[in-house]
Amino acid sequence: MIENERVRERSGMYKALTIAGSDSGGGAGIQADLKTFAALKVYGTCAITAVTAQNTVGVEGIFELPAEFVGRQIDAVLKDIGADAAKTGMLSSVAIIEVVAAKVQEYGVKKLVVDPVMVAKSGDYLLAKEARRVLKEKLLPLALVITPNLDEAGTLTGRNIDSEEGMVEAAKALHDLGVPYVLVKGGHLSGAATDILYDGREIRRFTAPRLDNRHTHGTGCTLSAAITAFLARGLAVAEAVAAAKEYIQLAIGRALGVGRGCGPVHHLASYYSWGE
Ligand SMILES: Nc1ncnc2c1ncn2[C@@H]1O[C@H](COP(=O)(O)OP(=O)(O)O)[C@@H](O)[C@H]1O
Ligand SMILES: Cc1ncc(COP(=O)(O)OP(=O)(O)O)c(N)n1
Repeated sequence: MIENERVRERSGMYKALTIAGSDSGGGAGIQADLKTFAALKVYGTCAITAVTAQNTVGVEGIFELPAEFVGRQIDAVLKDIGADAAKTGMLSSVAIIEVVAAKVQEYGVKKLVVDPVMVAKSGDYLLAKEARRVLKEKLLPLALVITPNLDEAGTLTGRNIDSEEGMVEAAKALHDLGVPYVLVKGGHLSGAATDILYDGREIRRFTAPRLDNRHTHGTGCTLSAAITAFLARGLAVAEAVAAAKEYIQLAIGRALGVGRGCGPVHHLASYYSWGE
């Protein structure tokens, strides 16, 4: 990655870039990613793709940035600061996906986590329907890890996934597209919260007790940001997923109860309890 070794020698910091949308409610998107990077002691930078007017109840509006300007943000960050790892979240449109894919290739970003965000928990669309095919064809093959939830894995594979066996089948089908590591998240199944990682050889299960908590807004963004941070710190993929799973469990367990709807998790739970 660009000048990475030289930059680390100078600053001693691990760095991660998020390319995602802004959530005015602070629970998902860029805000979740930067809080997560900071909590995990990684210097975070960002390229904003779209600004949402959003809270814990839903998405009230989306203002998409020009694709060319998304590219300029990525240029500004990577030619100066660099990134040990990067992630994508809400990409919004075909044009933005194309710019992001081009920049990932131009700068040789190797540790790329793609969270194929399509629809918010509230049901609002965060990716144009016509962009799904482009995401699959142009960005997924550049990823080291992808982190679809059940619906996203279903859309990308044309299946209806409602069981762990279905998650395994989807993970294998997505690996066949050329993705080295596929993590299918099981947050929307009943029972334990089990995510499945497939690397082309073995299936690994990451399981945690399901927390009875409606405040799970931004869990997907937060998990993928934590994986990115641990990759930036040099962990191997399976270790990064295991560490990220512990992090999200704590963050959900200490969720803040902010707002009238589905509130954010506590990204800084390991540092302080709410109200202190
Ligand atoms: N109620 C819960 N208790 C414990 N873990 C959960 C819960 N809901 C989601 N998770 C975990 O949070 C992460 C995000 O999963 P998921 O909710 O499926 O993603 P998304 O937010 O993209 O829909 C996964 O590790 C999942 O297992
Ligand atoms: C700006 C923005 N990006 C992504 C999401 C979706 O986040 P996710 O972690 O999947 O959480 P939920 O929407 O499912 O709570 C978002 N809402 N906003």
